[in-house]
Amino acid sequence: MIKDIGCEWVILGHSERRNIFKETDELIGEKVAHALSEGLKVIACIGELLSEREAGKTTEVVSRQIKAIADNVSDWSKVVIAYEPVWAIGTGVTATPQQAQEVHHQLRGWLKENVSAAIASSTRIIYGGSVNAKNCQELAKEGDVDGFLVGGASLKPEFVQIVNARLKESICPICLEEYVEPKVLPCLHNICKKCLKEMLHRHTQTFHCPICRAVCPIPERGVAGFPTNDYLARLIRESPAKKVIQEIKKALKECSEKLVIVRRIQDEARIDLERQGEMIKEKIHEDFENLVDVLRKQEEQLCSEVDSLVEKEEKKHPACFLSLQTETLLTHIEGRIKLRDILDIANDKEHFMNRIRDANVACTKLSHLHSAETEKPKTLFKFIGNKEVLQCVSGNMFGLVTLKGHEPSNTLIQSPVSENLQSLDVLKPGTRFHSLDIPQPFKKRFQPFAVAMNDEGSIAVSDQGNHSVLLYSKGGEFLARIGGRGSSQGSLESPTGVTFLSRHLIAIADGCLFGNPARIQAFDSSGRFTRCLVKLYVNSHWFTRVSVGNNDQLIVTCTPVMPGYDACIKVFNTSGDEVLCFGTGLSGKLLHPTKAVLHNNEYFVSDVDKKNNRCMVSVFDQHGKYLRAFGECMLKKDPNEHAFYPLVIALDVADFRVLAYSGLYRLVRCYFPNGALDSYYNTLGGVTDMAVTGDGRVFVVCGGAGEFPHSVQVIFHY
Ligand SMILES: O=C(CO)COP(=O)(O)O
Repeated sequence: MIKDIGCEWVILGHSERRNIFKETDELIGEKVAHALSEGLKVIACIGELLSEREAGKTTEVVSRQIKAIADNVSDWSKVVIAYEPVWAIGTGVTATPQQAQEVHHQLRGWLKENVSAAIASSTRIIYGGSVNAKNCQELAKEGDVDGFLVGGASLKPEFVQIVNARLKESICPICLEEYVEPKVLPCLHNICKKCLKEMLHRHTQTFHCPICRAVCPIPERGVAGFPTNDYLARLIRESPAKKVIQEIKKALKECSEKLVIVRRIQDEARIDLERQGEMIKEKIHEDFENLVDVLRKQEEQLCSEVDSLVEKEEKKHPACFLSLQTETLLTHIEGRIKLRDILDIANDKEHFMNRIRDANVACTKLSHLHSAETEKPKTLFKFIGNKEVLQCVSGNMFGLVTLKGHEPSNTLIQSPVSENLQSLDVLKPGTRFHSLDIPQPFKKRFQPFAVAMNDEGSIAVSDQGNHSVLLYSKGGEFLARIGGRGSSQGSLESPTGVTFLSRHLIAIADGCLFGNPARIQAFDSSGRFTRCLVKLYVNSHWFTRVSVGNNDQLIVTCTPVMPGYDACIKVFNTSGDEVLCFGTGLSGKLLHPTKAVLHNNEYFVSDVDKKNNRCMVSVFDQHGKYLRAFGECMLKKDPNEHAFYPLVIALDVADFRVLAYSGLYRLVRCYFPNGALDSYYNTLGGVTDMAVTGDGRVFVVCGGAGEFPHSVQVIFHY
């Protein structure tokens, strides 16, 4: 195997083999014989341990070792002896030149005595053991040190100096380069011809030897008059070290040439990689630009379709806004345009365009559905008794009401007035309804979903169209807009539920549009973001309405958005931990819960059973155990009727009543907590949330459909 890979020399008897692998003198002798018989040349190592040196046994040990080798050698031209004192190998400790010389001398003596004088003088005895650039010169000067076996230093650049150790005599003391035609001075020092010529240039008769300062006369023929040291010149020419150096230089040159090639290839590969990276980035950029264009165009188209739809229906039914179920419309459109699909979209614009077309078809279907649905409402206001109407606010119908048979004054509501309206004696022609003013920039897109009021009467309305919550004072004065579109902290993507916490904090639930998990954020009364209260880490549910429980706990209605999850009510503490989740058990399983409120440690949940066309209020205890249901009513009269009006509830804390709104009958029923009906009031259609002030005087209705779509109605003194 050694020969197969082109090796000519083997090192045998190295201290590690002797002392770690416990190879005996005999085994080493056998190995020497075998290597030589196979035509390999042998560097045979010998050397004593530190303990042996200290015990004065060096000569005895190395003599025994060399004998075991010599017994197996017939051709000494193929053997080199290496003296390697074990204590000096790889330790940094070197034998002094004298110590090395002493043992080398003894070994040469042993060979002379036991083999022959000729073999003793021709066999190279080399030294190994921490040879380096610093000690090589001195060691090389010793007469019996014929060379070195170098370990660690052979891996360093100083190796060249070790190789050159014997070459010192071949260096000109003036230019410090190898002699070129060395000239001998009368004092017997050598100087190369070139240097001598330069020196003589400055002198005429004599000059001083630059090494010993001896006065040297200048021959008549000048430099040519000094004899050339032919012996030294030949020594340099034929020096084996010089050959080694030349080989090393050649190998170094080849290496550096190869290195240049490798570097060039690496550079090219890097440039190519960077270029490819740039190209990919450009492509991504281009694709996204295109995609944004496509999305922009589709956004414009969808918006203008929605605008014209609204305008068309508005013309058809001037007073009674189109019952455009924006929530359903949004769900349809968003169901088709999911942001998480954006990469698919980028890859497959065709597919994306089809999805957009689907969304358009859905829009058209919805428009048909809504036009079929907008039959004239029979009742506008049908309040009983002496309940006082406080306010009525609508996007384009602020302020005034006109009654049948009376001429409008100022800007009037043109509505299909109920025959029963006269019974409401506070309503006079031209009665001004103080309104919650929807500020102009938000009017067009205003799309309320939920409403909340605090003890002081401040009103907060979640507005999905403007991605915000609008905040009003008790007197209806606009205070602040909270949020603004986005999924970063303090922004709102699709604000759904809203509720007031203690210390003037407002908690706003954000749905899970575009694949962002639902969250609830807190804002202060000036609309500044305070902190994130609740965050789902899995996009499992959409948070809809929220209310506040004991100790500022949040009661959140959760609609599943992922298969495998059920509708439920979750309760979170102020640290955002889920402390309760209920409504998923067999008994009292919630199907489409709309809102939950806590009263006297009981959770009241308005729920919709679409399959059986009914809605009801389900009651659970504080641990989420189902207790009872009440207030059951139909969802729609006719199963063919498309629209359904889910139930929503509110809590009148002052009077301990649960107020439940039924859209089908446009009724607000007031229940005792045990489920017994207290009283009821006719009101508007299309209510999606309501709230009662702390003092029980007013409740606010937030409509997305019905007689006054996209409006906030403060209806009556309760
Ligand atoms: O064992 C040696 C060479 O075989 C000597 O190694 P060092 O030169 O590293 O001491």
